[in-house]
Amino acid sequence: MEFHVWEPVYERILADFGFGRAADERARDRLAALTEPFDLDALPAFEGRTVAVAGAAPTLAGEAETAAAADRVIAASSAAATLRDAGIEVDVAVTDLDGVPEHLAAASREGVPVAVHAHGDNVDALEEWVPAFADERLLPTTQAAPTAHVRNFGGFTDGDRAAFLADALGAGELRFVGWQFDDPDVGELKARKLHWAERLLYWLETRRGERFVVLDGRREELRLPVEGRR
Ligand SMILES: Nc1ncnc2c1ncn2[C@@H]1O[C@H](COP(=O)(O)OP(=O)(O)OP(=O)(O)O)[C@@H](O)[C@H]1O
Ligand SMILES: Nc1nc2c(c(=O)[nH]1)N=C(CO)CN2
Ligand SMILES: [Mg+2]
Repeated sequence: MEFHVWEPVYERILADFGFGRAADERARDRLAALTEPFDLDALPAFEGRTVAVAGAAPTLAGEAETAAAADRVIAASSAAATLRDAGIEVDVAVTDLDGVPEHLAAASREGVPVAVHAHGDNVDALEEWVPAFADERLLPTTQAAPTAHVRNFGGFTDGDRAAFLADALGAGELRFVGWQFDDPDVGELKARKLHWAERLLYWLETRRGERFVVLDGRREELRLPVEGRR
């Protein structure tokens, strides 16, 4: 996604959480310094493929079969471990390194490409964990303006960023597994992040002209300033 399209939404997110843009930019620049350019052609082909986008909700283990039936699987953070435990191969993982970084670092060394995201609150995790990943399988991302080899495909939480990445790679149908927007067991901050994930998926389905089943019954409440509209 071009940054000028993402930027108004990004500004809304920053304002909602009180996050600073300069801190995101510093994190992005640190990630650039810690990593090598990633060749997108090294990813498995997503063009036209049915892609399972796996979130880390507790419901994921029960939906693993749906993921297995997709052509490609893209997993948010700990969803990668859950799927691997269920015997399902993950094609790409997406993380901000807060959940199970050791698992994802090991997965990258074993061949799984991992999109590692820099933001103002994970610089320590970047410093600690980036060196444990295989250089050639680490795809660096930012939510701020892309610079150097750090990319911005759009999206905020690990799960919706996974969906935006699949979209950028030309995915056909997206199928969501392991998503539970009304999870009663998440804390207040996480619930607010999940609400943004939901709004961002609504925006993505609108842009794609697709209906995500996971949003059925929820669209009425989802409003987002899209491309400059408020
Ligand atoms: N009920 C749920 N609980 C947790 N994650 C969910 C749920 N439903 C969907 N998801 C998606 O799965 C992803 C799981 O990743 P993770 O738990 O690391 O969250 P995150 O986005 O990194 O947020 P944070 O790290 O701040 O908690 C979330 O980003 C979210 O997009
Ligand atoms: N600055 C900042 N950015 C984020 C954060 C966060 O906690 N702080 N959490 C995210 C979802 O994991 C994504 N982006
Ligand atoms: Mg995370």
